Amino acid sequence: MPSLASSLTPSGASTDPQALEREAFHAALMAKGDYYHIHHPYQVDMAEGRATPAQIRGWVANRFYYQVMIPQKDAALLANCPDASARRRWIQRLLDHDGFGDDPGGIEAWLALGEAVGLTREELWSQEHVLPGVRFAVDAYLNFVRRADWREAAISSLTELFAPRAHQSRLDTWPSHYPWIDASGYDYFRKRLTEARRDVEHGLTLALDVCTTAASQQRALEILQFKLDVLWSMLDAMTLAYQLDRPPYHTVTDRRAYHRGLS
Ligand SMILES: O=C(O)c1cc(C(=O)O)c2c(n1)C(=O)C(=O)c1cc(C(=O)O)[nH]c1-2
Repeated sequence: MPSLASSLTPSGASTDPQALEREAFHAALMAKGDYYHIHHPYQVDMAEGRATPAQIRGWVANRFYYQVMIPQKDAALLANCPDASARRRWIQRLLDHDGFGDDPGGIEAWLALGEAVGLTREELWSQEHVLPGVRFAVDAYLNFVRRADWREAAISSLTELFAPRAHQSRLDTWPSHYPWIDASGYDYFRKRLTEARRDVEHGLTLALDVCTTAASQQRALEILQFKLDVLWSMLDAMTLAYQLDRPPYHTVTDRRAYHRGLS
């Protein structure tokens, strides 16, 4: 499969009769929502009130690894992006997560969510709960973005097309299912509702503008599937550990023997 860069026409205008029209390509991207992690049984159980406190805590602690890697991923994209106007827009994502001025940022909001579900900040920062499968999936995302053409990297963020639904569902269902969670923890999900919508507008326009050949459109759909696989695989690892009681090495030890990341 050729890379996106090699299948782009210089002007972005297509002369490829096999290419989908802009609306049809948009629809093909949206159809990938069928594979979004909101449909994973672990998320379904959380949304329908069947998750135990340990399962919620496991999810929050493991997702923290994704949260802290997102700004590094966006910094990698910026480092590979020669287009100043695109960088000006993209840099907002870093500020959203790391904070800027009076806004303490998304990582801080996720730490508050951690405390609201009964985890300590130290526990989250230590990454002691981060399962190897989650770490490998998130690292695969970061490593893809480090090496990819920046437009391909931007396309890999397009799972965010479907994220507002996930955040809204948590805001709608968690307070009644899990009254033990402190309501102050929900700010992250509220914050992302607007940020994600703004981000995907940019990412989606870019994808529709640059993918005007059949090859580049196919490549974009594969990149989006790769990212869906990242999210789904994270939940598979959590399912084994927290639902099926089979964390890594469970046959040989009760300890968390797995590595905490090699620096
Ligand atoms: O909770 C979720 O379901 C969810 C999913 C995703 C996603 O689809 O990758 C992101 C987020 N949340 C999120 O909060 C976030 O900041 C974010 C950034 C990105 C990205 O790929 O750049 N995805 C996501």
